[in-house]
Amino acid sequence: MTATTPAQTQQMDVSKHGLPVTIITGFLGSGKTTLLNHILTNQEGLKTAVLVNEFGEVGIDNDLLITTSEDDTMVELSNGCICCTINNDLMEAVYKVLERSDKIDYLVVETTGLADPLPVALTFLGTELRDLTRLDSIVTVVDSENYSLDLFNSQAAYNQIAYGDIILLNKVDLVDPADADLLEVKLRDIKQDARIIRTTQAQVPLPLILSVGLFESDKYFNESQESHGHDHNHEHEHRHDHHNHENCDHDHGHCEHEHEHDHSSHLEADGFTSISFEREQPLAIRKFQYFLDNQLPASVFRAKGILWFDESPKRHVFHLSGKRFSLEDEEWGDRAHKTQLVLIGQNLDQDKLKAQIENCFCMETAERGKGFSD
Ligand SMILES: Nc1nc2c(ncn2[C@@H]2O[C@H](COP(=O)(O)OP(=O)(O)OP(=O)(O)O)[C@@H](O)[C@H]2O)c(=O)[nH]1
Repeated sequence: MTATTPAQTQQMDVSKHGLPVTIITGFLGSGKTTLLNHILTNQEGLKTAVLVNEFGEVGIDNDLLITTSEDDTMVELSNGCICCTINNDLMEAVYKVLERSDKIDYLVVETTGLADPLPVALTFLGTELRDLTRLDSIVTVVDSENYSLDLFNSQAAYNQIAYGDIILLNKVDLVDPADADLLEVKLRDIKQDARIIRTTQAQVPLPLILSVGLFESDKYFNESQESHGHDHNHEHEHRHDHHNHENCDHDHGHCEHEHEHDHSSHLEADGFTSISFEREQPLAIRKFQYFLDNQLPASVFRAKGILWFDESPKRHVFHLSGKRFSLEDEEWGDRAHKTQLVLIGQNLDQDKLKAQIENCFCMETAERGKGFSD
């Protein structure tokens, strides 16, 4: 940047203090959006900007986030592939936040459940953002019921723990305290000095996780240089400043263009793919139920959706994490009726799953919205 614009003057004001940043990471369905909603509803006067990166083509988190006061919250979404694009997309999104005419007090970044937090942290540490922001901490949300590194077999899942300054052992309502104790021991094996806090619905007193100054950038940088070969060249290697997304194959949430860095820690190597649907068409409830009960393979680890059932007048928010699913209903209000669904899993038979879900859609009938009873 050569010339100084009014926006940059504003940006420099922020830079004096460095905008505090918390990164929320954690595996698929662990409770990151739940935590974000908790932060947004309890932030008490702080102007918090939120950046969300999603895996899958259909962005659903946007609809799942509570925005309490329009003026106080800024939510930016990006669903580029995380391994190569986050750096650039994220940087641009952070600059947008910094350039806002009204001052933002805090920035929270939610990574996708499949992201290795390292490149996200390095975006703040290894670029010019280093002078404009202050990485406060990395908060890792863990699903106590579903957590299993063996099951995930994912380097990203491991790194989420390894780089977590604070680990929220979430969903403790679903496990015995003794199992939570065992899990805590396993987590300490990976990250000895993490601050581990047990939560239900990510309800944690905010002073325990925000503005805690737990992030030690020197230690982090040294560790990352040694164990990942991501050294000072990282910024250079990951910059795709004029990256053209039209050339990307986002089918699997992943860019196909060439770049040099090591992919072994990223999602493609972990075999995760996603399937997304967005339709202005309803689902037939019984067909969808049949799909859930009889067809959905265990390899689908996570699903979420806003579902429109032909038989129901309500808008249904659907979540599946591991084997557990929930369906909550709410009013459509003035929102257009549509069905959005994302399934994420390892080594999915995409064609088969797509056909099975396809089969659940129906035409709107005269029975529309009459309820589920016969
Ligand atoms: N029983 C129980 N359910 C929870 C708890 N925290 C979150 N959930 C539910 O778990 C599901 C996933 O929560 P999210 O907050 O969307 O998880 P996430 O980490 O943002 O998910 P991704 O962005 O897809 O990775 C939702 O149905 C939540 O309501 C908890 O402490 N206990």
